[in-house]
Amino acid sequence: MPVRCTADAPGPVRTRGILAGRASAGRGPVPVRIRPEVEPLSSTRVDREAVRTREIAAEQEYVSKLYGKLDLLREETTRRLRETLGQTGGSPQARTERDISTRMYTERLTQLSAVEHGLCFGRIDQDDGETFHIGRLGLFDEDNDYEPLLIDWRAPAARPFYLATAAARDGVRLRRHLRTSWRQVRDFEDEILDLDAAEQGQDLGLAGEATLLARLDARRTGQMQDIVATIQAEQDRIIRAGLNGVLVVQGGPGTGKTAVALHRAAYLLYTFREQLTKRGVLVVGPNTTFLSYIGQVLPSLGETGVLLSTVGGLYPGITATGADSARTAEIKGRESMVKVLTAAVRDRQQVPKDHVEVTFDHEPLHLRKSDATAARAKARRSRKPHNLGRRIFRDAMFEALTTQVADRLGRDLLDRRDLDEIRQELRADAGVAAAVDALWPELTPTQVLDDLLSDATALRSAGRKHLDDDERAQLLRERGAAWTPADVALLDELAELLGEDDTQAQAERDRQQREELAYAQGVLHIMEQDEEIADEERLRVSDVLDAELLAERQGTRSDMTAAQRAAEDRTWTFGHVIVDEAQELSAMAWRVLMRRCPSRSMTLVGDIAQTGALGGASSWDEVLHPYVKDRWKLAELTVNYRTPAEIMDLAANVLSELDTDLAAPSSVRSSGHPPWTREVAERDLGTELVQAVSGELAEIGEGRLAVVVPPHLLERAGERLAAALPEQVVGTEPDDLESPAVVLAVEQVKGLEFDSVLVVEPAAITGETERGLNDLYVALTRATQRLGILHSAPLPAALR
Ligand SMILES: Nc1ncnc2c1ncn2[C@@H]1O[C@H](COP(=O)(O)OP(=O)(O)OP(=O)(O)O)[C@@H](O)[C@H]1O
Repeated sequence: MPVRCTADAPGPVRTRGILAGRASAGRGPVPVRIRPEVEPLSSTRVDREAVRTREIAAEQEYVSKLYGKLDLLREETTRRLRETLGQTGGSPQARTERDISTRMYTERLTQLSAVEHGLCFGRIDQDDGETFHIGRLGLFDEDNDYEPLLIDWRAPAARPFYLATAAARDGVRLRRHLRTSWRQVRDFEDEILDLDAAEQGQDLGLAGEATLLARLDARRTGQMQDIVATIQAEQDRIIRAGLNGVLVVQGGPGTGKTAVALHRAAYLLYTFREQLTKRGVLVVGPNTTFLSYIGQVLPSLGETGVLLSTVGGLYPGITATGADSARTAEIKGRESMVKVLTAAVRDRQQVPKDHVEVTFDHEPLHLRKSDATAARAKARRSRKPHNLGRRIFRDAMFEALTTQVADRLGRDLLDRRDLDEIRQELRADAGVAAAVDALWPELTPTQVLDDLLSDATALRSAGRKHLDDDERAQLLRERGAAWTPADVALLDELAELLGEDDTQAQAERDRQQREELAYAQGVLHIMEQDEEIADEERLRVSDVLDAELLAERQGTRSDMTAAQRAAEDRTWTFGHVIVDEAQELSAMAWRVLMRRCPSRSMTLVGDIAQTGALGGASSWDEVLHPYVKDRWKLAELTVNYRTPAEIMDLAANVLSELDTDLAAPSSVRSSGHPPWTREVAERDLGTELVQAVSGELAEIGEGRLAVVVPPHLLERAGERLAAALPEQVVGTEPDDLESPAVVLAVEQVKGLEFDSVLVVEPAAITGETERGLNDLYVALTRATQRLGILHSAPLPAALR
């Protein structure tokens, strides 16, 4: 008879057998999980308690040893870093070595600090008697032939911890989950995969889902936590999928897409460190609220070299503080905007009606229509971006003007040197240069876009083929208005269309790079010679560092990671790009991301059923075909770890109204709290809302509540609640996620979760845009425990 060894199995939570059910669903068998049972107090039970206490003590001893090792490593690394920083002067070679060491020790210290909490969380016992502990990083026993003390969760040896099942044990006899608090082992639970052993009376088997359920049922804090200790098999397969190509992860609400995406970033950086450290990894989220919600996950896994950004944050120097209406954002996000922008740029390449007169050398000179037309055609034929084509236009114009001056002076009397001189003088003449430049000016993206969006005539001209009157009216705004996220994709496109005439800067960069490379090769050569003399066996510098990498590090002595450098460089291309809530991106946003990832090494996670943006995706194929045709892989997540069954049943009605073919993910647990609905008179909505919020806050204690309202009620509801319940710290800004209650519009709750969610006026949410039902589906699926619906207007059919 198996015993229950968990002290704190979750109370009201009931598993729905989903985990076990997956075996029959054909997704691979799962281990037999031995359920907790209530037993009469007997001598057997007392014995088992004693066994349990002994096991905890043994684990504590081991875990303490690991922390001891961690402390030693920290001390050692700190000492080395201090020594390195204390050194000054020396040869260029010594300085290079110092820079490399400083960077290495700093990164190592960050990693060692990040793993303090939950250092070791699991163990696997193999058939051959070997036992491995699994944790947040790898630790080895140097005094014992580098025997592993702790296996990094990302290492191949840790895989069975996540994947082994009773039917496919992979040599694993038992899997143990450790529950720790700081450095203390509080409890453990075992899954016996070797059923023969279990039947023979091995009595340390536990309810396998308890650790997972305890995690899922915990109160939310406003910050996403890592799931490293409880990654499920279907998630593990995605996390460890290969680096190359486009992988789409489709999954309903709460299936762990965000969690998987972030753990995949950590896994890829661990496994392909050299490749990805150079180019960096970009994680794209839908808005800054979401980014701050997930911001702690990667640092807690010891990874700091990832750039987290929205698409709107990818243009250095621009902060998108403005907001567009859903319809304006949709228009700005259309692929056809490329043509509008191209036309806007072409509109800036002008020819005079007849001619422009300037004075040169006290004589009138004509910039003629025919010359300008020929120069423009030549520049356009080159297909160079506007600012690079400008050189061709200018050359052609100055050539025509030189001829004009030469004709006036008498061409036959002039030789080549005279012509060169005239050309130089023309170029140096400010008046002439200004007149030529006015026809084909040097432009910046912000200038072109601001001019275009604030000028009805410019919009009419550029948009004549692609925008109707109403659409142009939607785009028109004040000159100098704040940039919006949708504008950023337009600016990025314009940067491509305009190009940057950086010929001189590039030549200087190339020269520096050549010098650095030559120098780095020299340094490596000297280091190698020293090492050969010192120790034949030791790992050589050149084994871990090639001249190119060394040169790159040389060039960035300021200790910047690839992510930091990437944030400052619009043209940076990443080693891997991960996009969360990928269904929301517009065609223009995809163009930005594809430019940042020419290798197409990408992970895109999202849910087509949750698409709220009018310009968002309705199928993955439609998004990806233009870039990779059908060369992309699809992985699906099917289990909902967030939303309890009671709430998901309700949300499923909305989903089936959206698309009868879409299946809601199966909830892994139920909470025992059926969702409630309350109809109130419109005039009482405010008072009832205050009451409902107080009631819910009392229910969830330390947890978090979100009040999700239609955009037009956002301000009013926020003010009302903040005034009525000041002591509850009702946040009204997305950045207030950590306050007990926060009032948000649907767009802002995308990707987030709360213990309790109160949806106000769902009919107004569904009526807001064409994607209103998708929005309602998102709002309903944010709760981990409780859901309430408050309304004065009749409920949408799906909720009745
Ligand atoms: N294996 C796991 N162990 C513990 N918690 C998990 C696991 N998988 C998912 N979760 C938890 O489930 C919740 C939902 O996960 P996540 O936010 O990643 O889902 P999602 O698919 O991105 O949802 P949505 O599409 O609704 O934004 C989170 O609290 C996450 O930590």
